[in-house]
Amino acid sequence: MPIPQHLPTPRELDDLELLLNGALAPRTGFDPVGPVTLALPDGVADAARQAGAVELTDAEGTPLARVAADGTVTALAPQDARPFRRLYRAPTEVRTESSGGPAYVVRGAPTADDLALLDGPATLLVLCGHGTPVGLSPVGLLRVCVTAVRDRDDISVVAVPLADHGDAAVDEELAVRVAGAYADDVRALPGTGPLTDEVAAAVALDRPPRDEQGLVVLFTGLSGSGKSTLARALHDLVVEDGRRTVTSLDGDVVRRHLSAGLGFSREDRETNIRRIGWVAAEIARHRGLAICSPIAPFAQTRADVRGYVEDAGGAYFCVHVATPLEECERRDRKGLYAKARAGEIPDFTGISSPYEEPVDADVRVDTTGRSVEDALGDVLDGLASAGLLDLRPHPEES
Ligand SMILES: Nc1ncnc2c1ncn2[C@@H]1O[C@H](COP(=O)(O)OS(=O)(=O)O)[C@@H](OP(=O)(O)O)[C@H]1O
Ligand SMILES: Nc1ncnc2c1ncn2[C@@H]1O[C@H](COP(=O)(O)OP(=O)(O)O)[C@@H](O)[C@H]1O
Repeated sequence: MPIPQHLPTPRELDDLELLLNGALAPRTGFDPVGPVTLALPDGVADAARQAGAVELTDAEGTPLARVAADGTVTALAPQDARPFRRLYRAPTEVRTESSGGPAYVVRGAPTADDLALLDGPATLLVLCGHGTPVGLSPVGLLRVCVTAVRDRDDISVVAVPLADHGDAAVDEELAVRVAGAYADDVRALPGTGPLTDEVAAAVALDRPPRDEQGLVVLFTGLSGSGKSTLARALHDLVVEDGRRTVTSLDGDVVRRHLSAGLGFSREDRETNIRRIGWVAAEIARHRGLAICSPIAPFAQTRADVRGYVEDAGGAYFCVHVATPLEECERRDRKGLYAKARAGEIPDFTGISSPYEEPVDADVRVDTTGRSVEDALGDVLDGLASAGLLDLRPHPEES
């Protein structure tokens, strides 16, 4: 029975690294119940039970570790391709090489007061796991810390990939345990006062102003609700405005190219939306603007898209085009509802396949009885008040 392979989540990959480098000692493996857990999809879990182990890989498929049935991990290869790799050192290494002095736990940009406190040899234990840094990306926090102590030979920066496990108390307890593996004298920085100019510039590099951030606008709603019409109108306004580049990822169009061959089963729809989300997130990474207009009927898949975009440093803006089914069916532009009612199209959203209404939409717009300009106005107002994009007409133009 071959050992199955699995790509863990970013949080699990961070936990794996800490398990392997000894920072979570005496833990040597994943726990069956929180916080350091490993969730395997059903198929992989079955195969792992039969084979007695599972191999965890990185995104490129390189096996990183083998996990035995009891959760114990054995290293196969280091996670070595990443920015600031040199800063990711094991606790034993840090203890051996330490030039003395306390270790300070860092979760956010060090202030001028923090830096003034470092008056002798010291180590910055930078908690840069997935979701942990405050107001910065993991790599952004490392860049900020390296910048902050650039002229200080007596300060060493250590990257500690402790991820956010979604419970502040649990994460605090883990942070204490993990920091204690690296040093005996662990302290907190006060975090008070302003940033130095140099640190502020490094923060700005990682966190551009909202209106310069990458942006993904996702229009979601039933077929015929008005997603494509509104998305197209928004697209055209962005092009007319000229300040930003824009890519349109329309549901029908994506299905002819990126998702050609996929159907409308739950699984295929999830694949379709994740592909759209992945491409949109890459666009956002480069501070571009992506306008997506698939039905995107499932809450979890939309949440995944939000995650991809935010991990790429972009802003996610969800527009629920909440035109009721009756109105969509009355419009029936493509004659699909009639066919779905006649049983000629299976799994049709709203008829024979579910649509999970978003509870996290930034704008909800029912287009019934409204002009496109009017409905689009709601979207423009929402984008502008979120500070993301102001395309509202100037008073003299309206
Ligand atoms: N079974 C079924 N259910 C829903 N829609 C169907 C189906 N079969 C074909 N179509 C046409 O495909 C368009 C929806 O594709 P999407 O990629 O947006 O759907 S999904 O997000 O993957 O659920 C949708 O386009 P829009 O009307 O623009 O939404 C339909 O024209
Ligand atoms: N206020 C409105 N906003 C968007 N579409 C509208 C509006 N009023 C009427 N419509 C019509 O509804 C239909 C929506 O179709 P479409 O944009 O292709 O929807 P979807 O992409 O959600 O399937 C179009 O024929 C459009 O002209």
